[in-house]
Amino acid sequence: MSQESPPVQPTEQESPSGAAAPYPGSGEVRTGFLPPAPGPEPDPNSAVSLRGLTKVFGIGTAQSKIAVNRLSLDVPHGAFYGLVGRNGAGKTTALSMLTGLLRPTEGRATVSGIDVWGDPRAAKMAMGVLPDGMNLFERLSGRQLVTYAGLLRGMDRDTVRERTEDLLRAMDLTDDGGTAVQDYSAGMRKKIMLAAAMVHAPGLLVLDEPFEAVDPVSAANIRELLQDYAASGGTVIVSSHVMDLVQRMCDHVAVVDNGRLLAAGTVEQVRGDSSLEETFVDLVGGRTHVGEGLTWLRPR
Ligand SMILES: Nc1ncnc2c1ncn2[C@@H]1O[C@H](COP(=O)(O)OP(=O)(O)OP(=O)(O)O)[C@@H](O)[C@H]1O
Repeated sequence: MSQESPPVQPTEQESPSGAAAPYPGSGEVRTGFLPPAPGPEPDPNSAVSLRGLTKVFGIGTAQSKIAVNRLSLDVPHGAFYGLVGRNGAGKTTALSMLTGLLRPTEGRATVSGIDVWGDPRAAKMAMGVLPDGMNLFERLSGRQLVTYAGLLRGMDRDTVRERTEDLLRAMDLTDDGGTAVQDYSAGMRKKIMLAAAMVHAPGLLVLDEPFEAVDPVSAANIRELLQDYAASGGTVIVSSHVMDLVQRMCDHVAVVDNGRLLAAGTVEQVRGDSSLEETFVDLVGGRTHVGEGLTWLRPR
């Protein structure tokens, strides 16, 4: 926990367990499935353990924003975990704190018992990360980029060469392996970053919107690859807006809104008898029948 950060003030949304939170103005209590409140310390037996993870942007300014608010969550080893939430819910911010890219205002994150901010080097060796909108080394070719990622992790050249070709094939990028990354399409960039995240065979993959802009054939290949990885004991965390995809692909899901955890558990626990999409809309609310208001948009 950082020394200089001020405590985050509880708001009227806060409930002691975080389980059922009255929403300001609605007078309504929304309940989602939440596991029993975890202990104060991160769980060393979980693949990922978050305790009170909080990020406040612009502390002390008029624009101060609590992007992630006391997020506590345990991700078991071998889980394929979906993190879902509306635009601006705090997914990228939470994942950035978990992966050592953004320092938390408060709280802790551990990966297989390693404190991400206490021992960032060891934690980063244990995971592969697909960040959202990260700059790439644009002048490297796709093949060079994956090779660089492997060498950076201290792998020997022969293994890196072999795995790079395997990954290029899996991502359907073999023919474009020699092309500079700056000339890749959005989907190709996503795939080459995914390959770079996987080359050192980490025990945990943290992937922010991995399927965004990826074509359906490549997406199916990547999905299969990730499912095999999870079946063999690897842990995957993916953020996504696509509920149908999360329902089909993931075995666990966490729903966040306004930086808070609304529900978490197995997909079956969270969705109950409804689809995940229905559960999600029910939990986060906010459906606006906006079409009714935009009368000027209707063609005559
Ligand atoms: N660097 C920043 N400075 C100030 N506010 C920020 C910053 N980064 C994010 N935010 C704010 O924090 C909140 C959470 O943003 P975040 O990017 O984590 O959401 P998200 O769930 O990943 O959204 P999306 O699904 O649209 O990618 C938003 O209100 C956003 O405007």
